Amino acid sequence: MSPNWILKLEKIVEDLALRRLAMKSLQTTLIHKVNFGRVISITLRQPLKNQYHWSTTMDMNQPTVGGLTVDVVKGVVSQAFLGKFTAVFPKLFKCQWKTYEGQKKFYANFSTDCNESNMSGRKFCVGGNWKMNGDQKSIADICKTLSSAPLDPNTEVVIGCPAIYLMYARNLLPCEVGLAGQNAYKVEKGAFTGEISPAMLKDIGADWVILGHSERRAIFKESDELIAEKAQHALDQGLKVIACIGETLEEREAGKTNEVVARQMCAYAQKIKDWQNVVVAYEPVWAIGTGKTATPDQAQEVHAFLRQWLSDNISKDVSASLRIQYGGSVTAANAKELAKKPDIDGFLVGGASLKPEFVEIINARQ
Ligand SMILES: O=C[C@H](O)COP(=O)(O)O
Repeated sequence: MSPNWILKLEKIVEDLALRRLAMKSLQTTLIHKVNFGRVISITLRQPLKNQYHWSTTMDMNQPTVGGLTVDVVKGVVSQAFLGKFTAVFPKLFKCQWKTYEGQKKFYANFSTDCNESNMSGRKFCVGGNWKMNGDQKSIADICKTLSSAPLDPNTEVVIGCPAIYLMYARNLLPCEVGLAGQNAYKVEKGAFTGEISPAMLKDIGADWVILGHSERRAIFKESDELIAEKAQHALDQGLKVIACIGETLEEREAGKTNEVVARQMCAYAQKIKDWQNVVVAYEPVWAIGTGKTATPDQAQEVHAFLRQWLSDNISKDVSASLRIQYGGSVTAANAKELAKKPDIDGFLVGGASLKPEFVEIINARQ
């Protein structure tokens, strides 16, 4: 039998589900059971307007929710319906489940430090780049998986969706998951048939854009300079940028890996004035879609080089705070080992982001 307070919360969630029928702008309630506890996630969403989300892991043995009583939760939920929802529950706490052998007991430690698992202070960031894949049905399936799975609150998740499905995906993804365009041009509007602009991405609810992907460089012949111009314009327009770099197999075999990534970084650095909203994705081209992942040591070596390059050429602060993702055949099977490396701050995932295993990749630091 569930404790009384859980029943109360279930009632709130049930109410939300009922009201949702009447108030179509508010979406989504869900409850999941996880291994040893219970994650309750309540999402109140007004698509494309203000989005509010609250979720936490709850200790079955405690009458509070991460230090917040059921009444507080209730209060916030009811305020939301009055249109007075001003409090966004911050991800202030993190729950660590520990098992003590023989006692069969689990303890929840709540912390105000979101990045406890990452001594660098850089929040782990996992991007799913769907590339030119998906249709309404398969996108709905992936979004359902992401909505119903317990995602590590200490990991920032961004989905790079084909442009035509961006709005569709925005309305189906959990609102704490960011949304990225896979490309955007370097000006706001004009006679550029077939292009989309950062302003358009922002307008439909995307907050990120992936730029400089090796497929855009190789197939669409985008130069370092054009990519950097696009990056600065996207930043000027208020988007966050995943700035891709990486060497080809030929370049690696010629011992030119560092030279190539430094050249690509230099081009970005000539345009980008503020790196705060930039994540760099190091993606060795030979590892993309090939099943040949860089070993954790190979990846770490380049990430450490990039960190040093940032320190020497931008600033120590940017070097310490900028997140560098690894991309190239990341799967649930190799993500945990890669994630242990000190300069790997996340992943940019292609193929595996279309599969349920993406959840395990997101949770690789757990
Ligand atoms: O943007 C993602 C990368 O191109 C990696 O793709 P992949 O995981 O299919 O190798």
